[in-house]
Amino acid sequence: MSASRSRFAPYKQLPNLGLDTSTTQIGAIVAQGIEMEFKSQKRCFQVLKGIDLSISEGSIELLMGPSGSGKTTLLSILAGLMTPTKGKVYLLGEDVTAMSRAQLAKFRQQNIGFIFQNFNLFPALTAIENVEIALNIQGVRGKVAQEKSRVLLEQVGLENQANQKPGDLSGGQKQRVAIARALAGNPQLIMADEPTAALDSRSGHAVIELLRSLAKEQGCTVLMVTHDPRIVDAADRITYLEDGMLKQ
Ligand SMILES: Nc1ncnc2c1ncn2[C@@H]1O[C@H](COP(=O)(O)OP(=O)(O)OP(=O)(O)O)[C@@H](O)[C@H]1O
Repeated sequence: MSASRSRFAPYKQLPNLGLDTSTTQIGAIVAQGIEMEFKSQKRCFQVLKGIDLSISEGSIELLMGPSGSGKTTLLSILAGLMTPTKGKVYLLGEDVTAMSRAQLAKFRQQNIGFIFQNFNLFPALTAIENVEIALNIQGVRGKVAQEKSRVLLEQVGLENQANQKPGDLSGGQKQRVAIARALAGNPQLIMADEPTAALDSRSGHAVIELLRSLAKEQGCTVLMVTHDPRIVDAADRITYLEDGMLKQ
């Protein structure tokens, strides 16, 4: 873990975790008693059935399990994109389940980088413009945004592809642009949903190595939903979800 990036909020906001804060590293991502129900007209479907989880700062954690076990739902809750029916989520020491929508949006923007299976790039924009737009949303504009985008593309090994559009890039390169964009806000947390699913073995490994170096060199905490057995070795820990519960 890189000490330089650590800027956890004071732990005073974590009153009931039952952990000894003097001796225990409290996670960058902590879930307490998470339950999630989806209601339709006729029935109520409980997708998550009491999840307790703590993920250490600077670690790379995989969330695996059968299709329909609730992985994406849990990731969405841990990323503050969805409110659980019950339970608490603490990110970087802050109770995000107690935040208003506006506070949550600001927190996500300042602290979380998202990466998706299908890259979610703007096809009409070049690689560098795709990164710049994320900086613009952060309030960084003009030459400063351009220069920062260039540095971010360099960081993911795409300095020579800056002016190419997504249609001219390979799957692995597109995912690297998406990672550069996710890094635009200098996030401490990276949440990824199946980031290697659309990639061949070589590109998949390269993307995972990149995420691993971000975790190890910059102290980012990376949480990744995946079915991909090829990336298991890169993880610090694998959490298995089955039928809405963690499998020990
Ligand atoms: N908004 C929703 N409304 C109703 N049911 C939902 C909703 N979102 C997810 N579900 C249901 O919750 C269950 C878990 O879905 P989820 O996408 O979290 O599983 P998953 O483990 O990520 O699956 P996969 O590996 O196939 O992506 C599924 O049965 C799904 O149909």
